[in-house]
Amino acid sequence: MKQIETVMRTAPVIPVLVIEDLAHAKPIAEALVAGGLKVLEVTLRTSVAFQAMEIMRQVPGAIVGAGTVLNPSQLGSAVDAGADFIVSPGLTPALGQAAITAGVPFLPGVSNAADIMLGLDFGFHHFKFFPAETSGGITALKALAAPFFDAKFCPTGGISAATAPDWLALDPVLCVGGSWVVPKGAPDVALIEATARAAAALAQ
Ligand SMILES: O=C(O)C(=O)C[C@H](O)[C@H](O)COP(=O)(O)O
Repeated sequence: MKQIETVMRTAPVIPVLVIEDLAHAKPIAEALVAGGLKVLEVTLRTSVAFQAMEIMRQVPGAIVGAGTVLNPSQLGSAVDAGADFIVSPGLTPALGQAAITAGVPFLPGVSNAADIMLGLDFGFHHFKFFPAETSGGITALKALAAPFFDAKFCPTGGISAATAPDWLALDPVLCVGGSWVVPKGAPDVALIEATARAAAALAQ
C-alpha cells in the first residue's frame, strides 16, 4: 500500500468522480489512465460507488481511492472495497482514529487552522484543502501554510483547468483535485483522455 504522499505525487491532478452508471466506470478509468492521470477519487455520492471502485481497480495502473468518506462506517466499507486511499471533505476525531486503525492512506479535508491542528494531533501532515476557492483561495492557503510549514495540500473545490497551474505553483501543494476532468453524463472517452493529458502535463 502506498503512502498518501506517494499517491499525491503520482499525478498533478486527482479527478473527482461521481459515477452514476456502473457501465461508465471502466471506460472512464481507462481514458484517465491513458491520459496520464492514474490516481482516481470515486466519491461515495452514488449507490454504485463501491462497485465502480472495484471495476476501476482492474484497470492496469489505476490507483483508486474513495472520496466523500464521512464516518468510520464508510471508511470501513471503502477499505473492504479495496480503496487504495481515503479522502474526506472534513476531519472528525472518529474518522481520524478510524483511518489510523485501518492503516489506510488518508487525505482529510481541512479549511482552517483548527482543522489542521486536529490532523497534526493524529500525525497527519497531508490534507485536502476544501472547499479551496470559497475558503479563501490561494491567499488563504498561503497564510495557513506559513505556521503549518510541514503540511502538504491537495486543494479541491472550485478549481479548473485554468486555475490549477496557479495552485500547483505553490510549494506545499503536491496536487489538486477537481471534477472538471470528467463531465457528468455518458463518457466521451476521447475528450476525457485529452483533458486528462492536459491535466497530467501540469506536473511541476
Ligand atoms: O465529494 C467530496 O468528497 C468532496 O469533498 C467534494 C469534491 O471534492 C468537490 O466537490 C470537487 O469540487 P469541484 O471540482 O469544484 O466539483
